[in-house]
Amino acid sequence: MRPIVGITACSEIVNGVDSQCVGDKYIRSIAVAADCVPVLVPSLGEALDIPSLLERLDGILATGSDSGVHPRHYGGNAARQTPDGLDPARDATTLPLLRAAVEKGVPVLAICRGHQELNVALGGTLHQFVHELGDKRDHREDTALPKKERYEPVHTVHLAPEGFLATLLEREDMEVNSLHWQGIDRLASLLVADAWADDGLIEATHVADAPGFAVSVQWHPEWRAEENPHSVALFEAFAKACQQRAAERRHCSGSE
Ligand SMILES: N[C@@H](CCC(=O)NCCCC(=O)O)C(=O)O
Repeated sequence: MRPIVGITACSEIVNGVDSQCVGDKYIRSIAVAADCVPVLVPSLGEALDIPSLLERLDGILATGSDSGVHPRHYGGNAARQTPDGLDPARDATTLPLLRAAVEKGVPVLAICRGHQELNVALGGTLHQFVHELGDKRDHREDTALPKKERYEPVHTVHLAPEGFLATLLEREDMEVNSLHWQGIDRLASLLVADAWADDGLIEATHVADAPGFAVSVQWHPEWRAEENPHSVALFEAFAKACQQRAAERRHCSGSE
């Protein structure tokens, strides 16, 4: 029995209709690279029964998005964030969802916006416009390139020696893609940094002493995941944690 993984959706208007949207690459990374069953977690905010949902899921994938976490969740400047760059319904869903998943030991893999959400959900803050800081590189996608070329690697990240990623990947650094305006400023106290860009921006974290797998990356391992050995290793580690939870759930329910 394959584990069931919830994938966070964005609330968007599609052809004039309120919709829940998930990028295909996230869905396929769970179905193919992780060999799990993907299901959508809608951005319903308080209308979503998170405890009931987590009882039935073996993992959570917190996806990237063109929208950003609303600055009010981390003391940022709400006046500067354009409304089309926000998704309050997603914030109202993923922030409590990630807190509950970490607390219950439900495996979490958080990507890009998800990386930022995990930090904010656990009490950290974000830089809203990393490229304006002066001491950081521009981490935004190159809009002069065709969309598919924007997911190619563009900079190096250095892995924390003997950290989760360095141990998993058996290397000290790696090349990653970069498609983000925001970035981690103050790291949540429960998180440990696992990777940094050359400019010092935190590019990966994990929850220290978490009861389960709880990992975030600022880059996009879901992009053509099965073609990248680092991405395969990350999704396989996530899948192993989901398989363990699935076995525990079956045992607790008496179905094995
Ligand atoms: N909007 C935030 C998060 C960036 C992000 O998730 N980018 C990926 C969007 C498209 C995709 O899902 O591949 C920021 O700009 O920091």
